[in-house]
Amino acid sequence: MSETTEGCLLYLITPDRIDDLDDFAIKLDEALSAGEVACVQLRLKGVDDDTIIKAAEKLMPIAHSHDAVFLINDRADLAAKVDADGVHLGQEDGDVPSARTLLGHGKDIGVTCHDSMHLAYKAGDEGANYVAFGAFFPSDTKDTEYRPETDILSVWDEVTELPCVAIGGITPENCRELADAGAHFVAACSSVWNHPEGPAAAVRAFNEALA
Ligand SMILES: Cc1ncc(COP(=O)(O)OP(=O)(O)O)c(N)n1
Ligand SMILES: Cc1nc(C(=O)O)sc1CCOP(=O)(O)O
Ligand SMILES: [Mg+2]
Repeated sequence: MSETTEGCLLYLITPDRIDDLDDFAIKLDEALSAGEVACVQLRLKGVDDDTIIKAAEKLMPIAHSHDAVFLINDRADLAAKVDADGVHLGQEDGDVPSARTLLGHGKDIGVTCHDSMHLAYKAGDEGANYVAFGAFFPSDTKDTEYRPETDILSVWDEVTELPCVAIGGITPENCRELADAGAHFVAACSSVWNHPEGPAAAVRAFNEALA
């Protein structure tokens, strides 16, 4: 996820359950057609590996057709299996060196760092391509334990060039403060897929807010 612009970019996270893959694929294509999206993370929960693989095979070409990076959440082995652009690892999802061995050096590995500079330094030292701080706001997608201060983004931006992602309850209305603080990407799930005017409208709204 190399940065090609100075601005903060939108990072989409899929719903953790997709009941109609064909219908969601259409929604994803519409969302990606509506504006600039740097990354799509496939974040299915409580499903078997074949379901994740099938979803990746359907959705990854759509992300690539819009020049968005396609990452798999949690599972470096499945990211390697489907030749995704990388993986996002939480603190319980395995270590960066093991994921790097599976994926190789051309792939992106992101790491959840909550509110911890220590975890972020550790992830960077181990070769992560980005770190994620959150949750900055209450999330409709998952219960969150940590609530970092916005200035962790500024401190991180001052001490390193490694990109950082902000996540957690992020909307077009609250994302600007995170971008101004130093977030390279803002990750969003429910504010996109549950937007009252649809995901494409959400992407437009994020792009306007981040311009
Ligand atoms: C960009 C980004 N940041 C954080 C997370 C959360 O990862 P994790 O802590 O492993 O929690 P789950 O997503 O697995 O519930 C993420 N997925 N993406
Ligand atoms: C997947 C995830 N991780 C978080 C963290 O704090 O690490 S918050 C979160 C949920 C993101 O979805 P929404 O944009 O709907 O809040
Ligand atoms: Mg995880």
